[in-house]
Amino acid sequence: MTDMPLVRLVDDDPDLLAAQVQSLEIAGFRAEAFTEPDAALRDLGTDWPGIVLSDVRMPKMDGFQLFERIHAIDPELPVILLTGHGDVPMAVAALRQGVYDFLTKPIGGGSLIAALGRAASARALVLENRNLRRLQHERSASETRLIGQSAFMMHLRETVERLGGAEGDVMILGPTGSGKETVARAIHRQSQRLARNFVRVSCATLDEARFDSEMRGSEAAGRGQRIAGQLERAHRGTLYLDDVEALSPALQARLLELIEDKAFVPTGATGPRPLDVRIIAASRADLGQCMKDGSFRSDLFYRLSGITLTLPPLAERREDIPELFQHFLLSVAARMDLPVRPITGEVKARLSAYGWPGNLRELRHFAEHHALGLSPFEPSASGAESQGLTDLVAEYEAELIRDALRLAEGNATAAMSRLRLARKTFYDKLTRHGIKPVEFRRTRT
Ligand SMILES: Nc1ncnc2c1ncn2[C@@H]1O[C@H](COP(=O)(O)OP(=O)(O)OP(=O)(O)O)[C@@H](O)[C@H]1O
Repeated sequence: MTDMPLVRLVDDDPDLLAAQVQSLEIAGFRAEAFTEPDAALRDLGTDWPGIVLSDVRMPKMDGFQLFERIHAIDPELPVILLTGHGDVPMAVAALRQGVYDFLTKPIGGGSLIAALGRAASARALVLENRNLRRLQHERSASETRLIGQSAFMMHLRETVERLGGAEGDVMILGPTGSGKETVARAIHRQSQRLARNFVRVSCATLDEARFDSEMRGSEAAGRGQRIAGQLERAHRGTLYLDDVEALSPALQARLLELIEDKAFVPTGATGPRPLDVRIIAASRADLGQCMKDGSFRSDLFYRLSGITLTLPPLAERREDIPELFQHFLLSVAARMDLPVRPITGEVKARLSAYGWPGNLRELRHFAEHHALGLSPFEPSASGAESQGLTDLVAEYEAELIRDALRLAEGNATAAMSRLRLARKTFYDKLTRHGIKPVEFRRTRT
């Protein structure tokens, strides 16, 4: 691999080509020369890392035709055209069609190099973004895979598929760590909305004073710009309301009002527009009981629960435990580049005997411990390996803190109460691991 930018040169004049190759190589480019435009198209593709510099006037295929062929392969591959005649209308038309730049001969070396440098940076950025999008897509696809062969999981997968094809709000009930968010993401991914945002709002961290601006958006002071609210971000996508049971009575009333009124939001220049948001709400509490004791409004419950899914505790579908454990083990080994440890008899016994009150999240943490060699059932977690143990523990601790901050969307108080840590201990650990809560502020989708 080299970091030198790649330029493919196309010109029917071999002498000129040879001179250009030489001057580009001196300027730090890798240059490939072609006298035949057809040959220059060979192996161009959406992941080709270079840019093309072509003469306009050539006998078999002119520079515009070559550009059109390249544009059909990858519209974001920069093509710069060179012509001997200063033809302004032609240049303008070419730029409108998507030619990256248009230079007139004779061109000074400095301006040519500058134009090629800009095009090469643009190409590198496009490829980097595509790569990031692909990685993100792969990651979210593996994170939303629903593992398990129990009768419950088979039925759940079918239901999720059906709900993906339908519209309508969904309520997911289940104990902590039972997979509510994973199921909500799976429904989103199976639906027509998958290309749009999945916006997660943690109701436990909603602040009464900021509820309206957070949900509906606000004007940025003095600049005439709007900051989009969560509802707008979820437009044509899915709004996931986590921990709805944690809403105060006042916020329950405000949320109901907001949902009833979600038909319109202001959008600056274009005026009000209809909002199209699918809501999936989740609760760890028994909302039936909460309605009875008056802590949850029944009108809000019925508004949110067009369809209700109830996820059982892991202990009620134990047959899924071995497969889930293996899935978590392989994922953490791949993510942290660790060898996959064998599953010992002790570990198997633990898997089948323990009650898993923290459900899938606790099982995942146990698998992560095991992958790092920290499981109490791991005979070799001492002695020769003890040198690396401190680092491994620190790494694992940092991972748990990041996890808690992600769930609390950067709210440090909520994260520390999730981890049951005192404020000072929590902040000491943040400093030690270089973790900044602000980086977890809004869940990426
Ligand atoms: N069916 C499944 N297959 C594979 N992994 C799963 C499945 N369900 C949940 N998980 C994993 O288990 C962990 C906990 O799941 P999730 O966060 O969806 O639970 P939750 O019910 O929303 O938790 P909480 O109530 O604490 O918000 C996550 O790491 C998730 O990726």
